[in-house]
Amino acid sequence: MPTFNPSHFLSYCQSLYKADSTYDSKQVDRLNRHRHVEPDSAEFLANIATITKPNTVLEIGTSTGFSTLWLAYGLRHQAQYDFISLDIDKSRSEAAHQHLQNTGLSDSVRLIVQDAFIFLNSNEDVFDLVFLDAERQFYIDYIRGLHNALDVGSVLIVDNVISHRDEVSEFLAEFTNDSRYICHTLDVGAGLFMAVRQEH
Ligand SMILES: C[S@@+](CC[C@H](N)C(=O)[O-])C[C@H]1O[C@@H](n2cnc3c(N)ncnc32)[C@H](O)[C@@H]1O
Repeated sequence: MPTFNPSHFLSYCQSLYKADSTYDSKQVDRLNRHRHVEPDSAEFLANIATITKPNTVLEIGTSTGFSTLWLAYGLRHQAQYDFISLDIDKSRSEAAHQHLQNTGLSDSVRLIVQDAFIFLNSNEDVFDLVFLDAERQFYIDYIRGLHNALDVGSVLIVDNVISHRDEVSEFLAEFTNDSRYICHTLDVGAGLFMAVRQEH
């Protein structure tokens, strides 16, 4: 397995994004696309991970691992952490594993193939950083599980909140109208929502 090398990582991610964007452009069915976060958002996630030094990280929606790679990149100087990335699709999770291996980051992440709803409803852990990037129509079902997975200082980031504002407005209101959180929408990539838990 290759060891991590920053310049190899950066060129690998560039090539992966390009190849998967070309693949996506040929898919008629949206669900067959890999739908990576925008490169700007990926870098932002890495920066948040580096700044906040989370001990526990949950990503919902691995796809083939573009955002996973960048979260792992942002975490790489930390001695200890637990990073779980979930996807319902086994073949995508396997592709993500390959990309993590190719960049020397496969030990940084636990890839789990599971429905996010099932995971969240049986989860008893608190995560310092949660990144949500799956099927927006189901986000509303995740609310209880997400509140339980967050505590004071935890950060929730959600992608596509400007590009698909109408699809996530009801879900986001559950956080913006909850006085335990301070929330912002950031004009980064397709729009990132950030909720920081301030009260138990
Ligand atoms: C937009 S893509 C994620 C892109 C990824 N974050 C990236 O930047 O590379 C959404 C992913 O969510 C996964 N997904 C959809 N519904 C899910 C569910 N109920 N539980 C877990 N994963 C799910 C899909 O299989 C898909 O790979």
